[in-house]
Amino acid sequence: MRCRCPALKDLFAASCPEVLPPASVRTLYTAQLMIVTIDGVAASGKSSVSGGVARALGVPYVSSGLLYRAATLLGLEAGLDLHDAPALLAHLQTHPLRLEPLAEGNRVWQDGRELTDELHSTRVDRGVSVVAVLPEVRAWVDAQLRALPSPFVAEGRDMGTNVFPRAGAKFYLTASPHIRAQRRAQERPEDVPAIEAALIRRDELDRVQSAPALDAVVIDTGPLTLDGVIQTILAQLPEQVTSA
Ligand SMILES: Nc1ncnc2c1ncn2[C@@H]1O[C@H](COP(=O)(O)OP(=O)(O)OP(=O)(O)O)[C@@H](O)[C@H]1O
Ligand SMILES: Nc1ccn([C@H]2C[C@H](O)[C@@H](COP(=O)(O)O)O2)c(=O)n1
Repeated sequence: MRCRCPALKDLFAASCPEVLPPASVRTLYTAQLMIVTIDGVAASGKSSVSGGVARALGVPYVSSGLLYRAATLLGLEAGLDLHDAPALLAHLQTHPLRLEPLAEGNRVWQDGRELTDELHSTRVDRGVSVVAVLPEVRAWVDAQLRALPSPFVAEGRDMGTNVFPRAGAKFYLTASPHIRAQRRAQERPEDVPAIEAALIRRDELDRVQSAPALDAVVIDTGPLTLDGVIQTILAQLPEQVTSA
């Protein structure tokens, strides 16, 4: 197909000037342009910030980590070896999970049972990094995320790099392990040193899939309030996202 529309020509500058991609690929590209990705290290504020940005935009946010956590919980409950990808996948096929992406908080369901409140327990925290490195489980999560209708804000580790590489805006949140542990200690029974040690361990385990996209804006949330981070992101969103 010849490229006649200047706006589309700009949009596909990488694959134009002569030929536009087929319609189905074009639809996928434009759908991704209405997605904002917010990645970052553990407890850097991804879900709180994504929720705030999503509410300001009037769209849902999608917490990809919850799907890894739910897969882990089901594996633990079934007594499976968390390294055993075929067994985990088979279990997920027979016990399908549903992510409900709402601006006020994501929920995860397995049939009629809500799993959400059980997904941030210490045992799931300990097991999830094992499950999240399994390529088969990653492919399963990615397929669920890519099936969701945009616009939305997607948070996780590889939203901007792997799952939605053509997202309209990408951000990556960081903060020192100590600051993240102090924040987490407000909501967990463990003390700051124990949480900090666990966060450092998880940073290391998640390191490979948690690199920022080359075109992501990296924000050190250490000196910022939650609202400060949200406003920093909102101020940098391009028009195609804010008018979606
Ligand atoms: N800029 C900030 N200032 C103060 N507290 C914050 C800030 N950002 C996040 N928090 C608090 O830090 C804690 C962790 O935030 P949140 O759960 O959103 O992080 P996360 O990156 O989604 O975590 P996880 O990786 O475990 O899913 C929460 O208590 C949240 O309210
Ligand atoms: N896109 C993602 C999202 C999450 N993970 C991993 C990283 C953690 O080990 C785990 C839970 O994530 P959290 O709830 O802490 O954000 O899932 C990932 O690898 N890729």
